[in-house]
Amino acid sequence: MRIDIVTIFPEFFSVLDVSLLGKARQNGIIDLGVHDLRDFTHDRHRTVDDTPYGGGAGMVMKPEPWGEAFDSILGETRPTVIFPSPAGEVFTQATARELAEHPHLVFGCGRYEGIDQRVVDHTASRAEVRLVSLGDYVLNGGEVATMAMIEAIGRLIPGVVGNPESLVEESHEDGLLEYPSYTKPASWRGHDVPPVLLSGNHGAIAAWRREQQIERTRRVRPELLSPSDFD
Ligand SMILES: Nc1cc(-c2ccc3cc[nH]c3c2)n[nH]1
Repeated sequence: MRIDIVTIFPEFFSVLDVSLLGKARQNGIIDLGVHDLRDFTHDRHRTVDDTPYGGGAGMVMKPEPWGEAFDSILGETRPTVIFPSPAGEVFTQATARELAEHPHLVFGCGRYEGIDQRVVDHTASRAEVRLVSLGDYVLNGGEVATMAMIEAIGRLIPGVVGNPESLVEESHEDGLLEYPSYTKPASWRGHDVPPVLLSGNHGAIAAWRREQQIERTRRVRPELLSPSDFD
């Protein structure tokens, strides 16, 4: 997979040089390009924003630098361009699974009050454009959302996570929250590991874990439950 990021804070993504995603890049599983939007300006101050038409507080990101940045990235392919936005579809594990199948993702990180709408409209003529929200809260820009999405998507790409089995029993992977986990010691400060987990009875352990998932989901995120969860 190829991932490109356009941002005015390229240094924000230096963390992608380390950890699992850093290794995936070294192994050639993920090819990453981080682009400074200011490199596509031509004035002395490398200006990327201006006052909003119609008035109002704050500044809006100018369309010209974005157009030139995408000119240099989009090329002949038709990638998926993702603009993090509070007005977008909510990013879920299903979104991550879907986007992990796309060969080329481009993230456009807005700042200020956002990006001139014409950038979204024009880009839609040469790419699949998705506005994606990380959740119902307001960030100062798209970088944090982009980092979260890249991590959620990247870990689903074959070869990135060492043991693919560890991807299966996680919160949201099967639509439910994950069961509680325990490791040694069997007793710690008066708290004992549930005996079923020490029983060696794999059928009983699987049943207990499923019940824990359902109980935890019912308590914390009841809207995630469906009738089939009780089959
Ligand atoms: N889920 C979510 C996304 C955002 C977001 C995304 C881009 C920009 C650009 C300026 N402010 C922004 C906020 N806030 N919350």
